[in-house]
Amino acid sequence: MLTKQYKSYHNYEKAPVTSVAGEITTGFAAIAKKILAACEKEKTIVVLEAYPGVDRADLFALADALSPVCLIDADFCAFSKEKLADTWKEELTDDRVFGKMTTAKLSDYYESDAIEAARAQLDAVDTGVCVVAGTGASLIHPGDVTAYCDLSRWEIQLRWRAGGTNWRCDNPDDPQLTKYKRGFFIEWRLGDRLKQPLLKTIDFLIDTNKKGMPKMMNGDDFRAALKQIAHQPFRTVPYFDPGPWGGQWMKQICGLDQNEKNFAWSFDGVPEENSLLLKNGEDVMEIPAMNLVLNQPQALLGTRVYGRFGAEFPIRFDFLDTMDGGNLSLQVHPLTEYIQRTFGMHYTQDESYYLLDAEDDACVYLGIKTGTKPEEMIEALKAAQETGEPFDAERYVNRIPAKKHDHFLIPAGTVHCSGRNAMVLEISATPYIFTFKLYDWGRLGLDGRPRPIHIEHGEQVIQFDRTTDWVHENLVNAVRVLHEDEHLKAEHTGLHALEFLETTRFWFDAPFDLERNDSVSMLNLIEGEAAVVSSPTGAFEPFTVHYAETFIVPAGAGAYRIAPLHEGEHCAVIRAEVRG
Ligand SMILES: O=P(O)(O)OC[C@H]1O[C@](O)(CO)[C@@H](O)[C@@H]1O
Repeated sequence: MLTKQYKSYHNYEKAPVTSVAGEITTGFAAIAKKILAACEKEKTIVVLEAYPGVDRADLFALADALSPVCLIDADFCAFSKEKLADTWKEELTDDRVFGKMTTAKLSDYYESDAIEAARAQLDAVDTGVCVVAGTGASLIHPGDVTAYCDLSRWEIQLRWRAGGTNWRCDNPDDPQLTKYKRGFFIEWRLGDRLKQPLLKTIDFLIDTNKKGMPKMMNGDDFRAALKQIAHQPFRTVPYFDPGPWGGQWMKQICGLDQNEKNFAWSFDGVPEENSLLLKNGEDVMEIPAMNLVLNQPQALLGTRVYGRFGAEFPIRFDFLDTMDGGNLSLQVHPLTEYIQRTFGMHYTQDESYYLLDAEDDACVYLGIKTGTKPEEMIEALKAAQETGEPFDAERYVNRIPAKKHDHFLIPAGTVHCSGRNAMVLEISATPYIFTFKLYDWGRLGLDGRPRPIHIEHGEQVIQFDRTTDWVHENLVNAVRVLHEDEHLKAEHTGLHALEFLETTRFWFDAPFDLERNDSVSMLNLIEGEAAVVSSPTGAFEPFTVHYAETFIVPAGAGAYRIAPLHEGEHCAVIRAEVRG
């Protein structure tokens, strides 16, 4: 059977880079040489701090390249694997997906006598280079020279899939969900909390995303690069992943591996998970985009948004591709109170679906059908779960036809899912794993197991008063025209008043200017081949975006102008900001 061809410009950039001034050094030997050149004292302590998940072979190859007179493995000062597993029981829970967000810091999990012993070992050395390496190295000593060995979250996930383990854990065969839970609720939080102050002072930042091929930039250049990015438009590096309901659209439009059966998700605009590529000449290094959030929160987010969320990026753009695929699970997200009380999250997973493309039969399931009896629907869901018999979704949930450029708003508590044959640009609050699946259409996950269903959570948050008329009036194309002239139409498309994001769609065939609202802007070119984002005051270099690419304009970039790349081309962008 021939796969349908979708209209494509073949210009989606899968590996967007940002040019920066800092020199990039590649390979263990060259990196060691640079670090050693910074060791000015007769006795120098080099700290190689490592994000949880950095490959230990890489880390110690680097430590060895420094020919240390004394080498301390920081991981040995941490709690034993057994003690950690026991200590984290409450955060890890027995659930397949959900843990509880830790409020701890990494130093809570180190043995003070082991740290004292390590310090005594360092004190005993009179001359030469001593290296303290590993996660928590900077807890043992602040370092005369400090390098931070970093790793992106996507690479960590790929390593887990290939049999890698969590930090201080022997779990190569654990399901990916189990590894992810420990990463998401504990390791990444501890890692980021330790990293944030270090980013201000480290002498070097080392990218360890490619095993055996570390790359390094010196600390001042690295901080200058982050500052630069916080004042200009940029893109994060998207990643794409297959799924049980995945489709064929991204494969063509984003130029992905044609041999993959499907692609379901793409995170293109989730700084918490995506990376940045820094380029200097021919050299490129990868860093977690979270570094930018941690180091430049105010310039990136704006004072108002930073004041409200802290160093967290609250907006998420991602793709859900069901073109020639299947329905997403019928699902609901927790209300704010529920996510705070149950999972320790600050704010909840409010969502919206913007239809980038759709087949004639596309639909979105949204809200409860008027007249539904809550107990009856929950009983039917539970029965489907227990017996494997189908759940009659259309009896209880509104099935609403969906077409290109429709925008469906999904405040938490609203039962929903995209049906098949839709290409969704999800414009949502950042939390992304708090999905209570109610029904998964009787199919299995890619691992051959049924995916986790959480009716017992779902039934506590479903808003049964979001019925048919209310949904149509409030959640489907709630579009308000803000401005219209010959070359520009600006429309407010959402989100619902219960959600903290504001979305505006701009149709244009000539340049137009956007004022700022002290909020970071996240945008996507939803129509047209390409557009150019520029600064009316020349504050940054013009930046070209292509069809379907998500891009970020930091608050620090100031006012910006968007123009079609090809004069007169009919284009559109959708912009999300935090409501003022
Ligand atoms: O649970 P499914 O069927 O995979 O649905 C798609 C997923 O994508 C999200 O919209 C974003 O990650 C979640 O809400 C949801 O889990």
